[in-house]
Amino acid sequence: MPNTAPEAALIVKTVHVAVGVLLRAGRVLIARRPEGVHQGGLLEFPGGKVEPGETVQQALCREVAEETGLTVTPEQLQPLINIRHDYGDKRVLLDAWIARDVQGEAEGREGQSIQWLAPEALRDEDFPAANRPIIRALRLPDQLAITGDIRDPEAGLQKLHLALSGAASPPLVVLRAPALESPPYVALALEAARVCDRAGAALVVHGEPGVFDRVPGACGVHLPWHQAERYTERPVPDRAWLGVSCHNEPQLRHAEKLGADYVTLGNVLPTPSHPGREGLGWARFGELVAHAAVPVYGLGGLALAHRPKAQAEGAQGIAGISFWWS
Ligand SMILES: Nc1nc2c([nH]c(=O)n2[C@@H]2O[C@H](COP(=O)(O)OP(=O)(O)OP(=O)(O)O)[C@@H](O)[C@H]2O)c(=O)[nH]1
Repeated sequence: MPNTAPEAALIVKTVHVAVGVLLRAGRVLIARRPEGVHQGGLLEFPGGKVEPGETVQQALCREVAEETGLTVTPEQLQPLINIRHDYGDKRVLLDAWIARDVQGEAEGREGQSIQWLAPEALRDEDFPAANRPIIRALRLPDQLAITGDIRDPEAGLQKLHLALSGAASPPLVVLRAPALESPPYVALALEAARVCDRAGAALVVHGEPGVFDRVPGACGVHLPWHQAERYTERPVPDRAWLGVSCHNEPQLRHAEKLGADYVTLGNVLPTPSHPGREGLGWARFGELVAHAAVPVYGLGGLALAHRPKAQAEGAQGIAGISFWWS
């Protein structure tokens, strides 16, 4: 007997969509959705609905072959990000996976135009709205380097210079110096941005959002949770990376609401910097990441060797101090 209860009409099924971020020589494969379909005319990553009985990886390999003629195997795929999005007329779960070093020539087998584009060339407004975090995930590195707590700016700058010339030199650096008042912090950050730039790295300032405007060389701002919780909307312009420190599920939801471009989540494992705090553990970390519509860096108790594990749990990568700052 059909369910005629009024609430039945309100249950909208979410469409599970397998999405492929296919990379070759640093470029990503992008197609244009045909006119007349959902979100038609916009750009997209190859992919499509997961059919009954298929795993998401199988669905993705099938869709990629149908749409582009490329062969991608489930073993090549690594989870990138899951995004739940309500378009009003349709709810989707974009289950995005990344494949690096894809071989072969791609062709638009369904008549769609396709091209390999540099991640920096992707503009949010050319894609369906749900794709924003995928584009962020594609541009962000897999390591986020956080400086130790800098108290003496002169010594801190020297240490930064040294750390950046080390083997584990990371591309994105968060300048953490909570003990400094605002004017000395800004002076330090102006100089640190130059040091990073010379080393081919980019600097994210740490603290309250207003610091970003005072450090023209910075590419973003990272909000500690006690700052993030004071805001109800994105406190910095779109051109800035916005990062938020999160420790649990409600904080993740808040960071998403702010339009964070990435979050750190932890501590994942026990860490000497927070004695007595147990850590989320990999299983809980993975659950939280699976429901986060924002790239997540695992933080706390992690070494460089944990990066593959964090990524296998769907994280963007790892963040931390000890792996690059000694
Ligand atoms: N393939 C793909 N779909 C996306 C992206 N972003 C996004 O919001 N979607 C949405 O995900 C849904 C999946 O769409 P699809 O039409 O490609 O799936 P499909 O090939 O199985 O479709 P069909 O069998 O109905 O023709 C659409 O509602 C689409 O708007 C994206 O980057 N790639």
